Amino acid sequence: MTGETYLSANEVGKTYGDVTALSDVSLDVPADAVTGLIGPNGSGKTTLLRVLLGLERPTGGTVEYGGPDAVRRLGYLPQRPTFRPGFTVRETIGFYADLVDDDPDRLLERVGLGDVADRPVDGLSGGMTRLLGIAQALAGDPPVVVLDEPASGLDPAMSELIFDVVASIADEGRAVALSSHELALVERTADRLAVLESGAVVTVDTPQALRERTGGPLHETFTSLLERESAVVTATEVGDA
Ligand SMILES: Nc1ncnc2c1ncn2[C@@H]1O[C@H](COP(=O)(O)OP(=O)(O)OP(=O)(O)O)[C@@H](O)[C@H]1O
Repeated sequence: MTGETYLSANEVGKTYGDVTALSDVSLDVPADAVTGLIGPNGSGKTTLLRVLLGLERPTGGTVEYGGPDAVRRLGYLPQRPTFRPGFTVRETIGFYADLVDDDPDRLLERVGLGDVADRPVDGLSGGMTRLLGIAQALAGDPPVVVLDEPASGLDPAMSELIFDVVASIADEGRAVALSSHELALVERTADRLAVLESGAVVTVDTPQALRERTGGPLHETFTSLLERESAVVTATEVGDA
């Protein structure tokens, strides 16, 4: 980690009508590191990532880019990447590569999809679609890459592969921010973890420091957070019935 901050949220708030999605959130996203956002469903992870990307305007506070000049500053893998059917993998990535004068084959090789370049995108597995989404996020070599739940819905081996690719993206010097419920993989991959609850950042620290503070594997601590959240949902559903 070089410690240089490429992107920062400063006292950011975001409301949707009377729903407070984010409240007074400050977070740095440093270069050469993976910053992981974890927290229960609805705690504000996606909203924070979208505010950091400039896709959502915060209702308070600011977001600052402090990275190097680049054709494309920010790359983004959305939670459910979708590609227009009827095109091959190479044609699809070619579309995005052309926008920023990049080489489609370099992008496909980077994520290990070189061998399926001629397949139709609608025939890809969920994991391959995610890898294609990462290739798209890397087009133009952005200094910051943001990934929203990059491994959700994937089998354990594919999840591990995706997280290995994510780690290698940061090792190339980029600032990477991601959200995930794959706690064991996040714990292994992230250099820093921000824990969100009810739209606020509860704590930011290295996985090791959090482990020392909580006295056990992170996933046990955070699973109890997640379990509490699903208990609330279940109680609401029962109450509504
Ligand atoms: N466009 C929107 N309109 C209204 N409320 C929204 C909108 N987007 C998000 N919210 C609300 O903001 C809160 C935070 O949502 P967000 O999707 O950021 O959480 P999350 O931590 O990413 O959840 P998950 O883990 O389920 O993906 C939730 O209460 C959600 O219902």
